[in-house]
Amino acid sequence: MTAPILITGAGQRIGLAYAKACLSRNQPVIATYRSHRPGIDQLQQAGARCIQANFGTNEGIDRFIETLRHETDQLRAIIHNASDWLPESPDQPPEAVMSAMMQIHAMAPYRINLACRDLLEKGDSTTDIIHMTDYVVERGSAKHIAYAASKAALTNLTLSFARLLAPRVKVNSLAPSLIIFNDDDSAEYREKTLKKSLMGIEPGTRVAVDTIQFLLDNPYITGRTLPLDGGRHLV
Ligand SMILES: NC(=O)C1=CN([C@@H]2O[C@H](COP(=O)(O)OP(=O)(O)OC[C@H]3O[C@@H](n4cnc5c(N)ncnc54)[C@H](OP(=O)(O)O)[C@@H]3O)[C@@H](O)[C@H]2O)C=CC1
Ligand SMILES: Nc1nc2c(c(=O)[nH]1)N=C([C@H](O)[C@@H](O)CO)CN2
Repeated sequence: MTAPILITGAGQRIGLAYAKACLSRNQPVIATYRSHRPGIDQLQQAGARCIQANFGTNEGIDRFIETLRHETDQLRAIIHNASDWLPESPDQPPEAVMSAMMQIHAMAPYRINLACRDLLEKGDSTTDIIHMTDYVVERGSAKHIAYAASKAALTNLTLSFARLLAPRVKVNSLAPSLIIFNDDDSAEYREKTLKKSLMGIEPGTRVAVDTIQFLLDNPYITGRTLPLDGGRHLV
């Protein structure tokens, strides 16, 4: 029996795309979702086990861990994909934005990795943790300061967990820039954003799906961040 891959925030977009790719090749999936979106119905119909979880509080994280451990005693991989892209805003006190960003991007992966280490170490084969970070870790962001700092924290967790869990578990980050726009992104924002990379395209979720799978299939990469940014660093 193949151990399942845990994908957090799999109700839409990149997480949903990777979950569907796994299921299409009979790789079992445990998907978490905060809001019940149509993608969750699609995953359930395709055989995924879906767990509703809000990682916004430590109680929510711990409730999820308890549920997960009743669902499985082994994991092939954990893909920490769940994320909120919160900008600084006059409507939110800065401390609330920083707290929310650190909670979802650092505290949740930290607590889940520590609590699920034995599930990853159960089998005979090497297993994986993937942290979805962001290109902005390299450059910062004037409009998403707390978001960028929290993704930098997640990037450092990659280094520490790679040290802690080797050689049984590989731990890597994937640092995208634009992968897929949001439906409410304006034409002006889209045009401006496309100019920020050398490739100048919105690649879509496939590039993230393929890169995640590349990391899982590679036995010799750990403690690394793979950029997925269309050459944005050279613009
Ligand atoms: N899309 C892109 O172009 C880029 C993406 N990335 C990173 O790649 C990853 C995937 O991106 P994308 O698919 O756009 O992600 P989304 O913005 O679609 O977020 C994925 C899911 O995370 C869930 N989530 C948010 N907060 C919480 C929480 N507190 N508890 C549980 N779940 C939560 C959301 O649930 P709900 O449906 O309820 O909102 C959402 O469905 C993210 O880590 C992102 O930061 C990095 C750079 C570019
Ligand atoms: N959780 C999310 N994080 C990010 C998103 C997103 O939609 N959800 N989008 C981006 C942008 O595409 C950015 O990379 C380019 O403007 C960044 N992070």
